[in-house]
This record gives sequence, C-alpha cells and structure tokens, in this order.
Amino acid sequence: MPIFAANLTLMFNEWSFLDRFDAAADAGFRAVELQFPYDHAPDAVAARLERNGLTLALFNMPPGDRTAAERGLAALPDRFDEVRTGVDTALRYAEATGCRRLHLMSGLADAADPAAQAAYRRAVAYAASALGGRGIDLLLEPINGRDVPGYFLNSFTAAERLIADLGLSNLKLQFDLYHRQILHGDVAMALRRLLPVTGHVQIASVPSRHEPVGEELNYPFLFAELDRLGYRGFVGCEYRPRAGTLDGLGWFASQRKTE
Ligand SMILES: O=C(O)[C@H](O)C(=O)CO
Ligand SMILES: [Mg+2]
Repeated sequence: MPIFAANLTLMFNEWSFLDRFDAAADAGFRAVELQFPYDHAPDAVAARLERNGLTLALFNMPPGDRTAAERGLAALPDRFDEVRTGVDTALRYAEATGCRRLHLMSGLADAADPAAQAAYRRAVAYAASALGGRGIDLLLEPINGRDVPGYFLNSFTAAERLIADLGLSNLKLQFDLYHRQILHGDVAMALRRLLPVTGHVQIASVPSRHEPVGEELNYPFLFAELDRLGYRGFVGCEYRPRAGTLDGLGWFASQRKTE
C-alpha cells in the first residue's frame, strides 16, 4: 500500500486547522500535506506533527495574494523578488517541520508568452538551488485549466521538459492524478514513464474531486501500479470529502487491509 498523506486543507475540515493533525492521526494517517500553512506559526504546526508522530510530506510555497486570487508568482516577470522572499518563508516552515518537499506554483500567465517562460525558468532554477542546499526537493505541478483558468503550468509535457532541461537532481514532478486525467488521460502509462522524475503523487476522483472511489479512475489498480513500480514516496489525498471526512474513509480502510 502507498503511504497516504491526508491533505489537511481539504480533508478534516470539521476540525479547526491545528486540530486536523490530531484527527488525521486518530484516523490512521502517518503523514499529512498542506496547501498553505502560513496562517499559523511554524512552531505551532511542528508541535502538532510531533505530538501525533506525523510526517509533513509537502506544502506549497507562498502563492502571492490569495485574496486577489493569485495562484503563485513564478511565471510573473515582475515578481521575482517576492518569489525569493517566498522561498525564505517556506524554508523557515520546512526547517521547523522537517518537510522535505515544497511545491512552487507558477501563477496565472500565458503559457506561450516568452517573458512568462523566462520568468518561470529563472524562478524554478533559483528555488531549486536554494532548496537543494538544504536537502529539500522542489516540486512542479501541472494544474488543469478547468479548475484554474489561465494557470501557466497547464501541461505535463512542459513540466517534464523543464525538469529535463534544468537537470537539477532535486527538481521533480508533482504528479496529481486528478489533473493528469483531465489534462491528458493515459494515467497509468504516464506514471510508468514519469516515475523517475516524480517526487510526489496526489489523488482524487475525476471529475468531482472527491474520495478516490468510483468515477473515471480505477484507483485500486493505480495504487497497486504505484506499488508495482516501486514508488516509495507519499500519495497526497487532495480531495474534498463527499460528505464527512471520516464517513468517506472506507477506501482508506480497504487499502490498509492490503498492508
Ligand atoms: O490544486 C492542486 O492540485 C495543488 O496541489 C495545489 O495545492 C494548489 O493549491
Ligand atoms: Mg494537486
């Protein structure tokens, strides 16, 4: 069975943010991931991890002004200084929590614009080398344009090319099966091919982004495929529960039986 990380931004919303760590551990998770931890002090997050024996698998670097619907800054030519500040902020949280993976969001920009491409490449190279010195991986995640219209990194091919071009050992793909299925399909074959550059996996049903049960993707097959491929990383459960979080954990209980 893969090592599942509960996404505490989307799951366990019945609890206040810090209490979600306790609830996830009580439900049997050994790892969690977060979208944005920045409303809470690094030590407060670290204390919840520690008291529950949880590993923090991943979180996102600061995405810019969320109230203005910004979704990252990396591809925005005039925002490089804020990318640098964001790297410093994210590293403070990573040091406190022991997290070894950070996701850099590209932001909203025209994927065909050479200025955006150059800005993105510069930001990715800068962030990867800043993280590399601390033994932390930088993750790039293609996101589908139905959920986030205008998102710059909207293709697995573009992510794969940049990772190959830059050739930095700590620069990896965040393979979200939900986005992959919407963007390109061919999920199992893509996993087989891209596993060597994959640093983190995420899951949800398609198209509803609920529990990994039913709908378009055959998750029992895909979980077994990750095991067959020898994937030893985390699988982030980045889904919105259909009803209650605990009521929707039948799929997790079935997977735990296969352990
Ligand atoms: O939306 C996603 O799939 C990302 O993983 C994310 O965290 C963006 O906020
Ligand atoms: Mg994702």
